[in-house]
Amino acid sequence: MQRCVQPLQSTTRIAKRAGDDVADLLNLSNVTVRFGGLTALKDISLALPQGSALGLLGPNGAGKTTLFNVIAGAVRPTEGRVVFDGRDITAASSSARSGGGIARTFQITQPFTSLTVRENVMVALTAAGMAMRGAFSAAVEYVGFVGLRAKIDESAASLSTGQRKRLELARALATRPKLLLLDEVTGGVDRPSIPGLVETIRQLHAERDLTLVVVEHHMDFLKALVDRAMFLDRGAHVLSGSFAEVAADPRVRDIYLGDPLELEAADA
Ligand SMILES: Nc1ncnc2c1ncn2[C@@H]1O[C@H](COP(=O)(O)OP(=O)(O)OP(=O)(O)O)[C@@H](O)[C@H]1O
Repeated sequence: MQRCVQPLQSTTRIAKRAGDDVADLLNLSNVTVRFGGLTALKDISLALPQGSALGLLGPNGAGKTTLFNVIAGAVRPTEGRVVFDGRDITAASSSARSGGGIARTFQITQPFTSLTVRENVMVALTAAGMAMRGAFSAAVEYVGFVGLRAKIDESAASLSTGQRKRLELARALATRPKLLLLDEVTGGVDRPSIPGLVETIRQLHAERDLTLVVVEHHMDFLKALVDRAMFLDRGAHVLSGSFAEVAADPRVRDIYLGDPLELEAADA
């Protein structure tokens, strides 16, 4: 495990735990994304071992969502390669990646509001190949795991923002992912509900050996979820290392300044 903050342009290796020798689940090699004249990602390399948890940090426009899109298949890199679970998936579609074990949640949730909570999860289960009858009962496990058991037969339209985030998590889990990309999972969630949501994700990571990549504005919640972090700015890899090392860097502190509680938490 590399202990020091890594220099620009190196491959970021995200160790699971010190001394672990774990195969990489995801490898990005020299990924560049251009949208016309704008370079959203510049020569990003990343190696993510099975079971690790990485936080992506950076100011608005840094390229965090674009990196998620590259991993999930919504954006094709202009240059570079993406390898997942030993296979080159650079040209694979989003649905092929979903079937192969990559799931994501979105900053803005997208449930089927005309369906119930159970039916929303059933859609994900059947898309992953389960028969309708099996999906009806299997949905209970996923809905229960995210704490929505009492709402299982209610319309998704009736859910609060926090409950919708939980439903989205259940739908992502129903695809049985190896890698879960979480985009601002606490965004729009009422503050008292956040610790429970974070604890649910933490358990998933610990108990199911789920590999996580997390974009999260709140440093204290991010700290609870990830062990390593990577800081991007204007599409470039600026630094990466342990969460504590990255959070302590003045460039990161400048960006996330404004909530003293968050910085205290990062310091702790
Ligand atoms: N489809 C697109 N077409 C053109 N430009 C895009 C597209 N998607 C992203 N960009 C641009 O790429 C850059 C990186 O955007 P991205 O959304 O990845 O940043 P981000 O770090 O996720 O920002 P935020 O924290 O505001 O969500 C920005 O300048 C953005 O305007």
